[in-house]
Amino acid sequence: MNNLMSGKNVVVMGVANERSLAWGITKSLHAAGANLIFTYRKERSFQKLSALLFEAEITPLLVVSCDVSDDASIENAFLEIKQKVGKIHGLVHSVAFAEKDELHGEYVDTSREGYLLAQNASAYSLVAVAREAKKIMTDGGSIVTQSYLGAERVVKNYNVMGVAKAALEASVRYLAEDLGKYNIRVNAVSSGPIRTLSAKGVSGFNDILGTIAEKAPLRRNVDQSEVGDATLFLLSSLSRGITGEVLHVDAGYHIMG
Ligand SMILES: CCCCCCc1ccc(Oc2ccc(Oc3cccc(O)n3)cc2)c(O)c1
Repeated sequence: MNNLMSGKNVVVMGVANERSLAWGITKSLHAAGANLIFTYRKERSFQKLSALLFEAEITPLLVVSCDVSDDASIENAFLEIKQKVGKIHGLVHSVAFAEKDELHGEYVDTSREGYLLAQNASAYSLVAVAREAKKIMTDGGSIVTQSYLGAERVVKNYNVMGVAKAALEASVRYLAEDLGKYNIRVNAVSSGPIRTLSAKGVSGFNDILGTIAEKAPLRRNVDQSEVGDATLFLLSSLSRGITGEVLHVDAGYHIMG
């Protein structure tokens, strides 16, 4: 598998620290021989990413700033990628945001501002990024985003992010339809709960890990490496017949009532 992604340029958005899903994905892609481009929003994330890459002896093709809530920022980032790398074959969208105070209590109390912010950062961002990525995916390619079961079913406290992820998963299907004619595939990985910096923003996160370990068919939780390998699969030619799909990497938990 160490040459599955040889010669492939892949953009990874959303490495915040060593616990990030995007960092697990990075390690899987690197092991498969991919050339990596990273985007980051916060300076802190850039510092963490730089340290992680040095420690893992991964030399990136490029590291660029990109705020996925800002169209100009996305356009500038992909212009720089086009100028310095040329074409890309894969894109990992692993970014989302909602106000912490909208991630507990009752969904009925969600503010209009909080709802739009979650949609903007977590769902529309894929549409804007896919539009720019398409322009430099001239050999075709694969786009993978990250979702969670709360998009499909009510998960207490996930609230406004659940509705944003529902929009994200529907966007995966509509983007798959639009981009298929350019041989660009669009899919999502829906992972079980994993302890990341973002997970700290969702009330009740700690309680749910225990439930998964008890009830999931595999009787355990999943980790970043399993999300990394499933995302690598969806980015690689091994999934060339798959698009518009949501692949659950959750120890089977989603099949349980
Ligand atoms: C009770 C639900 C437990 C399972 C939640 C699994 C999960 C964990 C993290 C997820 O990603 C985010 C990303 C941003 C986000 O918004 C945040 C995160 C930290 C602080 C803050 O102000 N907002 C919340 C969750 C996500 O979409 C899903």
